[in-house]
Amino acid sequence: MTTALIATSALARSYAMGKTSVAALRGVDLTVQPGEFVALVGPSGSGKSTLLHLIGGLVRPSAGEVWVHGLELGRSSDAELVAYRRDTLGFIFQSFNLLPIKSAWENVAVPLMLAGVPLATRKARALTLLEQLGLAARADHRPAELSGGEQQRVAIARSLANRPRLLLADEPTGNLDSRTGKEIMNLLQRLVRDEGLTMLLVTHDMGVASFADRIVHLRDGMIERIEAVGRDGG
Ligand SMILES: Nc1ncnc2c1ncn2[C@@H]1O[C@H](COP(=O)(O)OP(=O)(O)OP(=O)(O)O)[C@@H](O)[C@H]1O
Repeated sequence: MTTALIATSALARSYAMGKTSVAALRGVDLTVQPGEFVALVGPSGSGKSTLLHLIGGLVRPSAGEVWVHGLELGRSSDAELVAYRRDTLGFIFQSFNLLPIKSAWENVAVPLMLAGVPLATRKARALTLLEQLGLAARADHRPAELSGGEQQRVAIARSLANRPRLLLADEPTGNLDSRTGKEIMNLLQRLVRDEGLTMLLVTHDMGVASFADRIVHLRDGMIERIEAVGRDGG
């Protein structure tokens, strides 16, 4: 048996709302193996983003445990969580979140800058990643000079800069037309397969979810069912 990369146990999270509290997640047991591509789907408010944020070390559990890469995030210090996010994770967002005044390669190099990598090394790594994603000719362009699909590819290159084990994606195709969204999903699927990455992706779109190996259906803060898609799916 391989060691799971992610293992949650009775994982719960509530939010205080005045005098009451909202249970966003109500006891989730989920295991993800290295190299898996897992999609989280479910109705609005079912807890998808909360689960992604718990696994991303951005939100702390109210109860239960969340283990990623040997670290129990609920018991980790703030400094350990900062190091965990920097060294283990890559984040991809719906709105790309690129810095508008920086060029494509500078955006890709941001995580390396935060990790203290020298300029020449981070520029070389950024250019290699942009080339892998078919954007070599766009390295000096600013985000506003790029199409939506190109901007998301720059954001994907940025998410890969620190050689993460786990990619966390929140509606990565939500701002793209369906054809460009499909191209981005093909790219992410290829990255997981070829680079041995693990990916957890939140979406409300079953077409997007079908690129995953497994689809976790959430409802009312709990797992309703888990669907195996298989490697030929999508
Ligand atoms: N910071 C917060 N403060 C208060 N309530 C919150 C907070 N974040 C989430 N919630 C509540 O927790 C529940 C789950 O929210 P979550 O964002 O995880 O759902 P989701 O499935 O990602 O929804 P969507 O598809 O609409 O993004 C919802 O009822 C939401 O209103």
